[in-house]
Amino acid sequence: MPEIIKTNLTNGNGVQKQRSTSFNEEENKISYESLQETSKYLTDRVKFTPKIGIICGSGMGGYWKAGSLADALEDKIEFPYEDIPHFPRSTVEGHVGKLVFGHLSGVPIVCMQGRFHYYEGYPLWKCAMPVRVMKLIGVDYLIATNAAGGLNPTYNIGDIMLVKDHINLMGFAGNNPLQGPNDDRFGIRFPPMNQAYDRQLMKDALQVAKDMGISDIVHEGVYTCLGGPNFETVAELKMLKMLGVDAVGMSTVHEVITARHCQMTVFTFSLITNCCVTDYDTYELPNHEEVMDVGKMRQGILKDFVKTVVLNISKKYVK
Ligand SMILES: O=P(O)(O)O[C@@H]1C[C@H](O)[C@@H](CO)O1
Ligand SMILES: Nc1nc2[nH]cnc2c(=O)[nH]1
Repeated sequence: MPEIIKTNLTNGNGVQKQRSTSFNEEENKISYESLQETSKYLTDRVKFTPKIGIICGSGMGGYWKAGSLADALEDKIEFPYEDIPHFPRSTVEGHVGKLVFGHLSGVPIVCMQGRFHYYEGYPLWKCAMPVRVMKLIGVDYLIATNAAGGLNPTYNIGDIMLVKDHINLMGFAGNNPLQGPNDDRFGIRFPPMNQAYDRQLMKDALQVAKDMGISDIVHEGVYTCLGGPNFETVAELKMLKMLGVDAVGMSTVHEVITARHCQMTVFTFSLITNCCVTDYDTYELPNHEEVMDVGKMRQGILKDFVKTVVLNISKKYVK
């Protein structure tokens, strides 16, 4: 039996939260059958089947407030993560910790208000396990959003970067959510990743941006995820820039890998919440408060953008 330890955690505001972690998380990997239990718990309580799942990035999960995306959700059914069997807990400020089912512009969706990060102490497979739960519920299209630092010098704070590709740096170091025995019921042992981000959904989203008159703030770029929780050094950022990275964050890549493993179609965007500092004479310090403030500032645009992308997917692709 793995040893269970109690960990005291802070949520970024100095608030203590307590979480139980298994000493050997890998041995404790959640089985297909356990995830079926999770999915059954949810489908027993929700009378519609969402085909589209959304993951809200830092500061973007404030979708529950007036004028927000969650505000636009109808027939909402909310599940705090602590009530869902086998689900991890959110410990980060700006990640509410609820799975919300509802209708967006009449389209049934499920939305994660709060995701799980490696730096919270969860292994990558656990950070990404809600994606598999979504798949078992019936979700075929994943919209993953995140907050990220802009490395591309043409990006400004508040811009939106449609993710056209990623560099799995943690994977380079041998850390991958698909590590361990493969369960063929989810997907194949060696999934390809060259079509990770659906080209057609990106083209459609660019058209949505054009129709909204926001093309000037929307880009296509390459995202990478680092383990965090610290932001990057100048030397690290210079290296990432040389590698061709346009925006850097602490999430999403493992979710996308897990989603593609189980044949979900993926659309992802980053909200650029800060411009990465790549010289030693700039004294600005990136911080989580700014990340959340920019999420709040862009809440209205993101709501309209996501609503239209969802409607488009539903009309054009969902069977
Ligand atoms: O959950 P995301 O990737 O949107 O959150 C980013 C990365 C860190 O969790 C946090 C840093 O402010 O924002
Ligand atoms: N790693 C990383 N994650 C972020 N999330 C928001 N901004 C940043 C950033 O500058 N670096």
